[in-house]
Amino acid sequence: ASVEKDQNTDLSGPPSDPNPKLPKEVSRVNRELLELLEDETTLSSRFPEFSNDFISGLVTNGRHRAEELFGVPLEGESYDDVVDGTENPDFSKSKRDFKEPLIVASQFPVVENGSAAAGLGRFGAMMQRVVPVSQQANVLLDITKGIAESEKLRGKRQFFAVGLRGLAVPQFRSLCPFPKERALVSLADPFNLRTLPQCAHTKYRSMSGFCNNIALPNRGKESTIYRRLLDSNYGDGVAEVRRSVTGQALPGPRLISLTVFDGEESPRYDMSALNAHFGQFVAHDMANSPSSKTADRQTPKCCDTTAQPTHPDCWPIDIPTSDEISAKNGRTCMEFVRTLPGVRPGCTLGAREQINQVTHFLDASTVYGSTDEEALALRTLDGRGELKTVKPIWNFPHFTVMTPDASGCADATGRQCFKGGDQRTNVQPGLTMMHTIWMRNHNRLAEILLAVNPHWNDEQVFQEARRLSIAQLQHIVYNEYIPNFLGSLVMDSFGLSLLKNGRYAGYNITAHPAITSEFAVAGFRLHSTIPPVIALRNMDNSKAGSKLLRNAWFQPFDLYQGEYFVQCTAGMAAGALDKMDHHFTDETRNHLFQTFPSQIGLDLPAIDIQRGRDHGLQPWVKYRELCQLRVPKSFEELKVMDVMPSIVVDRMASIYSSVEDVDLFVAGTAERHVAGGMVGPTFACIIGEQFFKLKSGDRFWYENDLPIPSAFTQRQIDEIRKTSFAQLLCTNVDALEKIQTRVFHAANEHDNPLLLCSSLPDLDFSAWKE
Ligand code: HEM
Ligand SMILES: [Ca+2]
Repeated sequence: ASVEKDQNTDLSGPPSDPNPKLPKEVSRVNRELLELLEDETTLSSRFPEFSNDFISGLVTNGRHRAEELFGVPLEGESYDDVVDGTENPDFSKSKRDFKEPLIVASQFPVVENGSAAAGLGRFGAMMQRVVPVSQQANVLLDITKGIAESEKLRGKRQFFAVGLRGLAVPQFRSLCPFPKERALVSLADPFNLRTLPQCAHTKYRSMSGFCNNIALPNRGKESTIYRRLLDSNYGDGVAEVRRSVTGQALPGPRLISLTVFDGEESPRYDMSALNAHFGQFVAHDMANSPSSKTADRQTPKCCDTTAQPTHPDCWPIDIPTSDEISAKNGRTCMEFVRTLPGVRPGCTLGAREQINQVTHFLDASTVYGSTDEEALALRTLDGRGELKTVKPIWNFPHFTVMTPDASGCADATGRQCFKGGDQRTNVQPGLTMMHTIWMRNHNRLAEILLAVNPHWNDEQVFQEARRLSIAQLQHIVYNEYIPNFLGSLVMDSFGLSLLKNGRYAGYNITAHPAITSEFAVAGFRLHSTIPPVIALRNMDNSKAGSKLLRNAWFQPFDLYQGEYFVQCTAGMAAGALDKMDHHFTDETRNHLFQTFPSQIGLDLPAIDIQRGRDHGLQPWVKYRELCQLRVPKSFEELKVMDVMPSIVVDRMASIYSSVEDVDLFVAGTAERHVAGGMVGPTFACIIGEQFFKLKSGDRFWYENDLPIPSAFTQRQIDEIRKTSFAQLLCTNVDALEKIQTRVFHAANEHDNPLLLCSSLPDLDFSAWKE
């Protein structure tokens, strides 16, 4: 398929708007500030129609349950205790034996080892540290449901769950892992030297993201909840699946995937496959939604209809009778488990929210992990400041791979999977390549920085190399990667373009850096762009083989061979990306995480749709409205608007009762692209908003101009600006001889020729001499 003419630039605002912001965002910020200042009210004063007895009954039940879960209330863990530069106490290691009675009491069936569903469970494996957070969340959800299900609320539940938000249950305050937000320093003058909290004096980010924001230190920390662009939409206003505007059930995700999406090929020969592999790596830096598990942290089996009771977070996906592929392979239901619920700051009541168990910031948490423990397990701690590696036998002295993961993932010859900073490191070899390259970049920088500063100790070398590598990652993402997807117009209108010189003065302590559910669960799931194969190339550009993804899930073992490593890098730079549209490769739509000898796997777009409902996303039209895009009233009008191919509209109309029901992921994926970009305007808006917050809300943003030690010197920033991904690949992939300058674009002789690696200059590290 040829590349379609890019059109449709009805994104709001002139490109040169000096202060680009979504209008609703402004009011949202104000509302958040108000919430900060507001005193806690009690349930009965906010909702006078409820009797005190009714409410105290619920609260007593909730407290009873909380006591069962948590034992005696926690002590000495008030907000003030945690702002002196240390991180939040680790609840999972506290003396109490946390148990979820409902889950512990029951024996649930679990998925078979080595099945596709087990692969998905592994992708969303649950860290021990989020267990107590989700238990607390479940108690609060029970109370919220109890109130919302009462007779008095019939008809206005949706409103109610929103109204409850911000209401704390005072009895639970001491249990809350994320206390109510109260600004610790003046928001108007945050960097006043007299009031700076201790953690603002450190030059380096914490591993968890804690205290990146010195006024509200839990913002962007791992294990906190996703932010929302719009309030949640659940069928019961609290946690159940969204319903059609007709009141009926929505069409099932697999039916939608089979009907609206198809398996036609649509490569983009002008863009490289590296966009997908690097993109996945970047996505995993910002989001990891843990899926719910059994008490012993196994993945529950949701398609077992004989099991009683079923796991409360089971949301299996229906297989329609029209599904020939599933029928042929004897599949009648697809496994799906909901994301673990999380708590709002202050553990207030309200509708279900979801946990992100990695740092929200773009901070290479994929390389270093999201807690001190994870980082320590990866470090050499031997004075070199490096990350652990293994050196397979190959004739290039610097050829290393990540340290093996002893968790049991290995091939028949005993070669093990790899241990990176993220639990998804081994999902597919292209991603494992990215992890390895960034691990090597850290070690290369550590070696150089130690040579420049021989007096540095292990901690200093490690932190300096980490800090510089993160800066390079940020630079590559904003300079080379997202502009391809958003186009220069959207880049500018969201204030995403980098400065050519000088420093960024836009740091905003009230900009909430957390990832939005809209971004993690729809807008940045660029799953339609995934090409079907991992292709290999030799240095003379001849093909060296390729592997379908269905044969490569969780099999990174080829990386132990040096030739594979360089061939795969060259292959990703030379191979085509897929177009973002309603065509999905069969590898993800029918064969996700398929294992031998099974002929079928999961359906990624179907899972994406179900995940959107799980997180309570609003339908697509609501985000069109938020983004000030034209909102269709009917499928007919949508067809006339011509913002997506009419065949997609026909297909949607054949299964959805109303255009107002269409899921964000479905229509967002199919929209025609913004000018100069590779995604439609709704996703561009969601992605643009997010990357703006990741920059303006990150105290450690590499271009920042702040009067604290975290800032780079001007000379260092100027050096970081010389980073390109081509150069980074050249310096970290032994035996890579040449590559195109703009690696995310296809090489061509006219304006993106293959260049010798030796012609790409490295940074001048003397700027780091102390
Ligand atoms: C071979 C390539 C890829 C595979 C196999 C893959 C697979 C998956 C799977 C299985 C999930 C979790 C689904 C769920 O349970 O909800 C997921 C989530 C996600 N993917 Fe991908 N993906 C790939 C590439 C990409 C790319 C190219 C991007 C974007 C540039 C991306 C962005 C995301 C995001 C943002 C999430 C959400 C993470 C979370 O909330 O935990 N993925 N992907
Ligand atoms: Ca991160």
